[in-house]
Amino acid sequence: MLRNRGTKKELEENREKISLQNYKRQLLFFTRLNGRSSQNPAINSIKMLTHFYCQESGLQTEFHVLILGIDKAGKTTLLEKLKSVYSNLEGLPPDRIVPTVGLNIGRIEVSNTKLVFWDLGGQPGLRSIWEKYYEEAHAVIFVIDAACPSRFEDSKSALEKVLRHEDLKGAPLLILANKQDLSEAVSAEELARYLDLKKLDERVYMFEAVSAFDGMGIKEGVEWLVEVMERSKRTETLRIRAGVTGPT
Ligand SMILES: Nc1nc2c(ncn2[C@@H]2O[C@H](COP(=O)(O)OP(=O)(O)OP(=O)(O)O)[C@@H](O)[C@H]2O)c(=O)[nH]1
Ligand SMILES: [Mg+2]
Repeated sequence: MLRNRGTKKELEENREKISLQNYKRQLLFFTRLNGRSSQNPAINSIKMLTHFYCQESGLQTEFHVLILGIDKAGKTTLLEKLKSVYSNLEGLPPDRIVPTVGLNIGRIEVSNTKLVFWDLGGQPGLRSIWEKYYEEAHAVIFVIDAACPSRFEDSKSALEKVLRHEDLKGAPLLILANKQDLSEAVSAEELARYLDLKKLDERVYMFEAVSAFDGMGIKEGVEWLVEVMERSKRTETLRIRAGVTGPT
C-alpha cells in the first residue's frame, strides 16, 4: 500500500513535469508569434492569451535597458528622473548625485511593461565594464551632454565601440542629446550630424533631445524604446534563450 501511494505520488509528479514541459513549449511557440502584428484574429487571440498567461504566471517580459555614455553626460540624473516620472518614488535630486563607480539599478513600469535600467559609470577607466552587461541587454540608451561640444569626439568614439560589439547585435538604440535646458545645447539633429555614425545602418535607432533636469523629451524617448523593444528580433532571441536555458 505504501508503495502504491508512492507510485501515485510519482505519477502526479511526472504529470506535473510533463504539463510544465508542455507549457514551456507552448510558451516558446507563443512568444515566437508575439510582437508580430497579424491580420489573422486567431493569431491575435493567441498573442493576447500569451500576454495574459505570462502576466498571470509572473512570466511577464522584463526589459533590460543599459544606460551608457561618457562621464558627466547625465546618465544617473536621467535614471533618477525616470523614477520620478514613472513611479511613486521620488528620485534623488541632482545635487545629491555623485559620479557612478559601480552600477545603479532602476525599475519602472511603462504601460504594463516592466523596465530595468542599468546605469554604469562613464569615466574612461570604468568603460571596460560596460561589455559585461551587453549580452543580457534588450536595448541601449546612450546619453550625450549636448551642451559640451569639446567632448563630442570622446562620446562618438565610445559609442562607435559600443556599436561594434557583437554582444549588442540588433539592440535598439536611443541616443539622447541631454541638457537641453542649457542655452548652448545643440539640437538632436545637429548632434546626429556631428556624430555621423556609420554603423547605424541596420540598427533601429532614434535621436531625442532631452533634459534630465526638467524631464523634457524623456517620455517620448522611453515610449519609443518600449515600442521597438516589444517588436525587436533581439527580444525574441533573448526570450527563447531564457526559455531554453532557464531553470526547469
Ligand atoms: N543643466 C543640466 N545639467 C545636467 C543634466 N543632467 C545632468 N546634469 C549635470 O551633469 C553632471 C553629471 O551628471 P551625472 O548624472 O552624474 O552624469 P553621469 O553620466 O551619471 O556621470 P558618471 O556617473 O560619472 O558616468 C551633474 O552636475 C548633473 O547635475 C541636465 O539635463 N541639465
Ligand atoms: Mg552616473
